[in-house]
Amino acid sequence: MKPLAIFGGTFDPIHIGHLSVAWEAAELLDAEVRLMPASVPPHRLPPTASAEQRVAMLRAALRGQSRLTLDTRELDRSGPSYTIDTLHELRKEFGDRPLVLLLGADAFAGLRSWQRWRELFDVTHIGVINRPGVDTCISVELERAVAPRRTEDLAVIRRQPAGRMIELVVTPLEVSATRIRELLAVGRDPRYLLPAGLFDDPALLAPYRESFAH
Ligand SMILES: Nc1ncnc2c1ncn2[C@@H]1O[C@H](COP(=O)(O)OP(=O)(O)OP(=O)(O)O)[C@@H](O)[C@H]1O
Ligand SMILES: O=C(O)c1ccc[n+]([C@@H]2O[C@H](COP(=O)([O-])O)[C@@H](O)[C@H]2O)c1
Repeated sequence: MKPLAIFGGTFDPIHIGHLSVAWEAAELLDAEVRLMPASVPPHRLPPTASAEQRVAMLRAALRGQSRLTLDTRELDRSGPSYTIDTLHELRKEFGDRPLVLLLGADAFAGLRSWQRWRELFDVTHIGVINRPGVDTCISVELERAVAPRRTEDLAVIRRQPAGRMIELVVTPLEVSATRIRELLAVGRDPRYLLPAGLFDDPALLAPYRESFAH
């Protein structure tokens, strides 16, 4: 069955790294990929842009194609956006359809600090995407926990609803939202690190430029 892949993030702001890896993951898995902005991302400082501003940027970025879609369900919940709660909700909605949680290798490396992380495999597969320029070392404990779940076979992901881990090898792009925020904050214009749609309306990038203006 065609999997549904979920790519959660803060998206503060969405950048070409997110879009490119999500697109390649969609092709590799032959899946619909939903970008899912966290309302209150766990384990990090509050984002610079509000949830509404981040969603407006996502909408502008995704315009003109249909393979990558937007899912705003985490914005309807209060409190931290724990992924396990979201996945349980999706599992109820999608029955036995394979679900794949897409994580950059840096996010995967931190998995053991997530809320009820072991339970994730009850409801989803995990697709780990390579990412250059960040710490992607995984602990012995995490490797031990995921080793029996590893597969390189995409057919296994399509056959089972959940429970496996697959590494998805995509074109490496050393782009981060942190770097983009830094550039915008000092008045630079990182035009080709951001999707073109973000430049259509000057209000979209205003939250990051404000520190420059004051
Ligand atoms: N260039 C990239 N290549 C692969 N994965 C990425 C890339 N950028 C972000 N990701 C992944 O996208 C997901 C959401 O990331 P997030 O929105 O925090 O972006 P970020 O660029 O890491 O932001 P920040 O610099 O603010 O931490 C995470 O799983 C992260 O690992
Ligand atoms: O559920 C958790 O405990 C948890 C802890 C850290 C991160 N996450 C999710 O991981 C995704 C990427 O997070 P981030 O901080 O790299 O943007 C995003 O969807 C977060 O909600 C989830």
